[in-house]
Amino acid sequence: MSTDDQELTQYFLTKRLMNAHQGGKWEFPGGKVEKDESVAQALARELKEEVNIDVLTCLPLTTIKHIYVEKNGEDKNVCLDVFIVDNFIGEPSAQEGQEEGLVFS
Ligand SMILES: Nc1nc2c([nH]c(=O)n2[C@H]2C[C@H](O)[C@@H](COP(=O)(O)OP(=O)(O)OP(=O)(O)O)O2)c(=O)[nH]1
Repeated sequence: MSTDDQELTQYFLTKRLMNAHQGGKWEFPGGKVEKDESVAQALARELKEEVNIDVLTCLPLTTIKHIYVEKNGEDKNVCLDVFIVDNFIGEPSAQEGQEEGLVFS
């Protein structure tokens, strides 16, 4: 999620909870697409749940496929659909006890 502030763009990140997959790492807020849900619906639902904003518009940025090798030796395949949320209602704030931070570029 990003907001343009004069010349700077701010990116809102949260730290994954320690008990989650890849716990303790910084992430862009989001989560898994549920059954019978589009990617855009999942994005809006997760951003409401995790950082309490209402998505108005978003733009697809890229798709990343990655394989994590787990401690038990198994592979975990993830496919990340990355969106820029350029228009939203509310002030993002972490709702699930995650640490939060802004990155400027
Ligand atoms: N949200 C998010 N997930 C990421 C990023 N990078 C990355 O590798 N992932 C991985 C970690 C997880 O394996 C997966 C997202 O799943 P999640 O555990 O957040 O999904 P969820 O909130 O729906 O969780 P649950 O239903 O399993 O509790 O994508 C990122 O920047 N943001």
